[in-house]
Parts: sequence; C-alpha cells; structure tokens
Amino acid sequence: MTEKVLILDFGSQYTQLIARRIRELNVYSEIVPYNKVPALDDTIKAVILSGSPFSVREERALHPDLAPLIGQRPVLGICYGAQYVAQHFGGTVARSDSREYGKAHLDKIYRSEGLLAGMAPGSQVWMSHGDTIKEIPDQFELLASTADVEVAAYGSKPGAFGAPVYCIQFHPEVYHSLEGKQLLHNFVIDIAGCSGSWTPAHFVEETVASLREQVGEDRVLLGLSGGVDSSVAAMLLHQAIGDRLFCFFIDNGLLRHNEFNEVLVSYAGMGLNVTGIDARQEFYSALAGLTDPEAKRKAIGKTFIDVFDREARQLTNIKYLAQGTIYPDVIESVSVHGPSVTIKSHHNVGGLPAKMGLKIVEPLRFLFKDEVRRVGTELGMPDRLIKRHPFPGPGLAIRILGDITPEKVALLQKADAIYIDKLREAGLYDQVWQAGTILLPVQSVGVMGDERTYEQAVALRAVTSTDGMTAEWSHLPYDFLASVSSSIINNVKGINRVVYDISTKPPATIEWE
Ligand SMILES: Nc1ncnc2c1ncn2[C@@H]1O[C@H](COP(=O)(O)OP(=O)(O)OP(=O)(O)O)[C@@H](O)[C@H]1O
Ligand SMILES: O=c1[nH]c(=O)c2[nH+]cn([C@@H]3O[C@H](COP(=O)(O)O)[C@@H](O)[C@H]3O)c2[nH]1
Ligand SMILES: NC(=O)CC[C@H](N)C(=O)O
Ligand SMILES: [Mg+2]
Repeated sequence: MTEKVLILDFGSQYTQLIARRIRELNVYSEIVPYNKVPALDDTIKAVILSGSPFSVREERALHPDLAPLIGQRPVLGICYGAQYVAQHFGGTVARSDSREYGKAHLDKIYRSEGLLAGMAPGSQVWMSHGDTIKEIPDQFELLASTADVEVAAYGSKPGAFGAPVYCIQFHPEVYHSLEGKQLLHNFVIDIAGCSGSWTPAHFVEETVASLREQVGEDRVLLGLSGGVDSSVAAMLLHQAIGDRLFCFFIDNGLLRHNEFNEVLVSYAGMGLNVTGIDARQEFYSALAGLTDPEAKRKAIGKTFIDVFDREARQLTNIKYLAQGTIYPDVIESVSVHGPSVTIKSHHNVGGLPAKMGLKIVEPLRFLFKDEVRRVGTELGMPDRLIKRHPFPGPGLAIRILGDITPEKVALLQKADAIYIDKLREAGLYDQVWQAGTILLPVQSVGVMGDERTYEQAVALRAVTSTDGMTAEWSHLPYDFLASVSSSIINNVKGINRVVYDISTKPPATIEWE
C-alpha cells in the first residue's frame, strides 16, 4: 500500500495547494475534513493541520480532538493549525494588532535542524493571518521569528511526545515562501521518513492492480468524451481488464470541426474498444427552440443519459460504469464548506448508475488534472490528446448563444477551427489553458467588396488558469489576433465581425453560458 501524508482540512483556501506541493515530492497526500480523521494505519506517515478562515478564539471554531494524533505521527500545524496546537496545549493566541498579509522574513532561526534544516536566517516566507501566538505551551520551544511575529515557528522539545510536533505561522505551500518546498521536504522525507516513490509509473502499476481486484471478471462501460480525464481512465482500465472494457463516444452534433473522426482514429490507435455513436439528430431535436442556458444543459444531460442507456442495453453483463472523476470534484463534494452553489449545472452521465443498476469505478478520483496528464504520458498516450484544452460536455451548445440549429453549429465550427489551427501554428496553443469561439446572437453591418453585409459576430476567448476556478484572459499578440480575425471574416461566409473577450473569471466565467 502507498505511504501517505494526511492533511486535515480546516477550510483554508490553500489546503489543495499543500496536497499538491507534497505530491511534487513524490509522496501521496490525501485531504480529509478536520472532523473525519480515519484511524491511523501503517500507510499514514505524517499529519498536517491546514489553515482556516476561522479564528481559534471564536466559539464556532473547529476544535477536533488531537489526542489520537499527537505523538503517534509527526504533526505539522500550518497557520490555524499552529494556533490550534498552541491553544490545545495551554498556550495563548490573541488578535494581533495589525493583520499580517504577504511577505516576511525569518530573521531569526534558533534551530537550523529538523524542520528548518538547510534554511538560512532571512528566508522569505508568506503570511496570511489576523491572530498571533503570544505564548507557546510548556512542552514546546521557539524555532524562528520574523520582525513582526515572534512565534513564526515552534516545535515540541526533544522527547516531549513520541513523534515531533512542528508548528508554523507562515504558509510553506505558496510559492512566495521561497524555501517552502525545502521545509516540506524536511518534514515529509527526513522527519516522517517517506520514501518519495509515488511516481506516475508507480501510480499506474498500483491502480491497474487495484482495478483488477475491484472489477474481477466483470465488464465495464465507459463514456469517452475525447477529453483527458475519460481517456486516461480508459487507458488504465484497458491495461487492467483489456477487452472487457467497452467504450462509447457519442457524436452529439456539438463537437468541434472533425473532432468525432479524429478522436475515434486516435482511440483506435491506442487499442481501445470504442463504439462511435451518431446521435446528432437526437440532440438537435432535444435542443430545438431552447434558448435558456440551463434548459439547454439539462436537455443535453438528459439526452446523453437516454442515448447511453439505449446503447448500453445492447451489451450484456455490464456491471460497472467507469467515470473520469478527478480529485477537485471529490474535494468539492466533501469540503468543510459543503458543496458550493451551482453557477452552472455541469453535465455528466452520473444519472446512469441508478437507472441501470451499475456500480461506479473511478480510477482518477485522487488525482489533480496535471497529474492525470503525467499519467497519460506514462501510458504512452499521444501529446495531442493529453494536452488538449478542456472542452465542456455540452460542447458548442453553450458557445452558441440562443437556440441551436445545425446551421449555426456548422458556422461556429468553421470559425473555431481557424482560430485553433492558428493557435497551434503560432505555437500559442500550449501556452493557453483553454480557447474557443463563441457565436453571438448579434448581426452587424459591414462592407465587403463594396457591398453591404449584415452578418453575425463571433467572440474569441482564450484564458490562462490552473484549474478553471479562476482565470485571466490571455494577452495574445495583436498581430496574431489580427490574422485570426481576417482569416475568419474572409473564409467563413456569414461572419463579418470578430471581437476578443477580455474578461477575467470571476466575475465572468470561461464559457458564456
Ligand atoms: N461525447 C461523449 N460521448 C460519450 N461520453 C461522454 C461524451 N461527453 C462526455 N461524456 C462522458 O461524460 C463525462 C463528463 O464529461 P465532461 O466533458 O463534462 O467531463 P470532463 O470532466 O471534461 O472530463 P473529460 O476530460 O473526460 O472530458 C466524461 O468523463 C465522459 O465519461
Ligand atoms: O465538463 C464540463 N461540463 C459542463 O457542463 C461545463 N461547463 C463548463 N465547463 C468547463 O469548466 C471550466 C469552467 O467553466 P466556467 O468558467 O464557464 O464555469 C471550463 O473549462 C469550461 O469549459 C464544463 N465542463
Ligand atoms: N491562514 C490562516 O490559517 C488564518 C488563521 C486565522 N483565521 C487567522 O486569521 O489568524
Ligand atoms: Mg470534457
């Protein structure tokens, strides 16, 4: 079994970042809500207490019992975690005179061994707190101070508990803590004794073995979207159970230009058993006349389930439905804050298992997107597939504002293909996180060859992001935009105007619907 570091989540906006940083050290880490700590087994090598929007001084603050953890495994408290440990053992935490947010330096380091090994005085760290630790408990000693915060780091005195407890006021997980990675390495590798052997190859080996065990001799069905997640999930299952994996790729008539054929060919090249299903008319009928974004999404979700269900009934003995669920989806649904409000209802084929009595298998449920991509590379999948921009399940339907017709889809496909091809040619495709073209329900006047035109407008969108939760518009070169614009207007009859979307998320979203 894989060794791991457990992260108790107290609701910090950085909790996921802690997990990612530790995984960068090739050590698997898992986030659990602060009040759902599993019993410690041999795989758990260390425990981290995250930061929190709460103050330990509030009555409604989160106060789990630390007794089962302290001394049993090395513990690292970060910010709220550090304040909570101080309070728990009888130290004092008070409101600080000024909220401290941003850069600071560890001017004094009292022990350059253990947690702070290899870090010289002056090391830049990043702070984000309103409370401060005034007195540390008796069993502990001071490890480092900044100009403003005396207790920047403290730890248990040697031998005070079985395993050591370290606490830091700053955030080692953010990039602005320049030696944060060194500190986490000290904690996870040197202090907790993790081996750092969790690599993509290791993940593949372990996951394939556990899929074999989970699925046994049964058959599995999987919906392929052409996206990274479902494709990597398919490859893992294929390695595990070979021909007992059955894949569907549905042409919903809302894919990009030529996408259905291109993707089918690349799947065949990877040895997958894929059935392509032409359901274009069914989707167009379901969408006919609908203009409301949520109504369109619901109609698409329902049609997906209907098509999937009907096709699946042609197969016998299917026991499992595989899904490309990834870690952020899982964290969201178990988070301390509870599921967040629905801005847009993301579709998936999740309604199926109940309808068909299928069990779920989710080989990627503990990976972040970039980790999924690395696993894909490890599996030998083509770069073109792995580096594809995310593309929403409802496809072009949410990039055509207003009602959907096959003619509008064809128009948008042409403009979009020009944009994406040009991004690739210019070497910009991989620098952008996601790009796409939006067909606007707007007609405007133009002049072409001395003739008046009255045609549609498209918007180009390109964003940089790490997870799609927040995004900035990409600063694509003007010359590049100019060439895309003239190419679209000259080559796509029906479009006489191109605009560029310069909105960030929030307050805008990446898609327009
Ligand atoms: N055209 C399609 N044909 C068959 N299944 C699909 C199709 N589109 C989506 N699905 C299924 O629905 C799931 C959700 O699709 P969606 O595109 O919303 O997911 P995603 O999180 O972007 O993942 P991916 O990287 O696989 O696209 C996919 O993982 C896939 O199993
Ligand atoms: O699988 C999906 N099903 C959906 O219904 C859906 N809606 C938006 N997206 C994608 O999610 C990311 C964030 O998009 P928004 O900023 O528009 O919410 C972007 O990457 C969007 O493309 C979807 N993906
Ligand atoms: N980032 C944090 O964990 C902050 C902890 C606590 N809410 C404070 O303001 O001090
Ligand atoms: Mg997708």
